[in-house]
Amino acid sequence: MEKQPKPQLLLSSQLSLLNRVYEVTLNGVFLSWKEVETRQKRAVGNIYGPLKAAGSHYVPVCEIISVQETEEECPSTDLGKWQKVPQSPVESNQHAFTVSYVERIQKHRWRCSEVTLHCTDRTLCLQWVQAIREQLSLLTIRPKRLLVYINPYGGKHRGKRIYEQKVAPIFSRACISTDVIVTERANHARDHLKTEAELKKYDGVVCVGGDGMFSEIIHGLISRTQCDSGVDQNRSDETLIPCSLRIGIIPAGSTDCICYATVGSNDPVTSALHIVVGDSQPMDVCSIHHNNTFLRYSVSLLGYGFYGDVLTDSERKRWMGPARYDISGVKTFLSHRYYEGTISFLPADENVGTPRDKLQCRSGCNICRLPSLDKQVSKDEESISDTDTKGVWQVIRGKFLAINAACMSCACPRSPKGLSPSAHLADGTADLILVRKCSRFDFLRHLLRHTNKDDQFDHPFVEVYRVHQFRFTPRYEETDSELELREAEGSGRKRFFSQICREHPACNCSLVHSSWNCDGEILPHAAIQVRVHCQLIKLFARGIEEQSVFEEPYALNAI
Ligand SMILES: CCCCCCCCCCCCC/C=C/[C@@H](O)[C@H](COP(=O)(O)O)NC(=O)CCCCCCCCCCCCCCC
Ligand SMILES: Nc1ncnc2c1ncn2[C@@H]1O[C@H](COP(=O)(O)OP(=O)(O)O)[C@@H](O)[C@H]1O
Ligand SMILES: [Ca+2]
Repeated sequence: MEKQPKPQLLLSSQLSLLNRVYEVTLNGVFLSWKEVETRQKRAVGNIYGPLKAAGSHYVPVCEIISVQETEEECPSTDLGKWQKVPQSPVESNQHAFTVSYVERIQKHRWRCSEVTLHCTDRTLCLQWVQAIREQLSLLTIRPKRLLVYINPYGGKHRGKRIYEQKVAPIFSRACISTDVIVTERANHARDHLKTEAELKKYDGVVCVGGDGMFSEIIHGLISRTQCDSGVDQNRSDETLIPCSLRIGIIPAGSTDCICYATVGSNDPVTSALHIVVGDSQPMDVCSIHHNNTFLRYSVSLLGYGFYGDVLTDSERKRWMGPARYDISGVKTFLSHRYYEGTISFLPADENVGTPRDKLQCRSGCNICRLPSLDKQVSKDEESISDTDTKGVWQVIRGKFLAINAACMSCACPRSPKGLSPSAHLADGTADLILVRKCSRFDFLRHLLRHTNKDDQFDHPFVEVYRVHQFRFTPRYEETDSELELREAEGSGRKRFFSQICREHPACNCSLVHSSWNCDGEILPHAAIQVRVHCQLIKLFARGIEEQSVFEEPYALNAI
């Protein structure tokens, strides 16, 4: 193995911390401090936190949030209380600087930690502050100015409080300036982004809310980007232009699956810190069309049947907050409706992995980093030759309890591994999951597997495909030729029945249509065409970090 050159040493001094002397070093990669003592103690205690090796602490420069000269606390003479006083070079130990940095705690969560190092004189203290600030100024990927939208009614209505108490102090410590808009109605953020916002002023957009609020932000940003570039969103075969602004999500919604699946937790402080350090995670987006009309974009769940019905029912129970999904979930489960229709899809090449492999998308994922050759599908799908096995559309007809498309895992607190645990954030594909009509007991077994380690696809009534595009036509909208085909299969009487059911949706027979749940919004059409657009947007995230990053020190030989 080639030996990496050691990063250049920038500054090294003996400074004190909690009355002990430390050798403190700064190079272009790490800030480190190591106790200067003859008997070196092994670091004990919390295994998370700054990287520790035998009494040494290492903080990567890219995880330093800020550095500032510390105001020492001294007793005030007249009030007898402790007060903050400005630095004065009276006593050597009063010169100190504080470094705030990212500390990893359990379950992929990050915290803002601090270390205060005391110097013998002010010149040295300022030298340290300046040297660290210089290193931070080299991190040009960090945002300086953000546009923040808060949905005050998302989740448990705590968006505003979460932002003010947990997020704003972190942004101000990191010297990030913000323009904050508290939304006054649904689609306020979308419309503002689409037509009014002066996007050039910002390095990113932050949304405080749930998946529905995030959906508003991407609709605003993607539409604006296409409009500015003259791309017609109504054409399903258009190549869309990727958005340049990154999006941050501060979770304050009911499911928060986009945040959870890209960060590994739904914790506002963790998300704020990913924004501060300037992370960037590309993400696929599905476009949904009906004939030649653009309907919506989706990044998480696009679900017909079960999840569509859960959403439709839950909208009437919004006042319940996040619990509405569980109540509507049980109700929908008990109603056990199935829907008939035709799915056609364009499968992805297997070199992007399969939904049933165990290769999960993690930070720095190789599958997402190296785009596969078949990601850019032919514009004219009809021209795809039947002899080309990669480009052949497949058709499946049947009765389904659920048809789900997941552009990413859809991991969330309700289902920590998600609807499709091996789906990738940025590979240009979606996983299409078909749950055929089965007994209530079997469907329950399938649902339960979303909450444990068992494979939810390992059932004879579940099929899963990795796709670039798909189409769905509910049975009642099938063309005459499709119906004739079926009648020839021996179900002639049903055609008559389907027409009756259209007028009597309450009859609960299998021919009534469901709705699509598109990232928590109800779609007005059942017949849709879906296409995955590879890496159309970018998030302030890095994908879920491997557990080892949290539990073991980095390879310290790079230091
Ligand atoms: C028996 C327990 C079964 C638990 C099954 C849990 C599966 C959960 C998969 C969740 C995938 C979530 C995908 C994300 C969707 C979100 O974009 C979207 C919008 O989020 P927002 O409100 O934050 O804006 N959220 C949703 O559409 C919510 C979907 C939640 C579905 C919960 C279903 C609960 C089912 C319970 C069935 C219980 C049967 C019990 C029988 C005795
Ligand atoms: N000020 C507002 N008043 C009412 N609805 C809003 C407002 N701002 C956003 N919304 C809408 O609220 C819905 C739910 O928002 P979201 O933040 O996803 O919360 P939840 O996760 O609880 O569904 C979204 O459809 C969004 O468009
Ligand atoms: Ca994907």
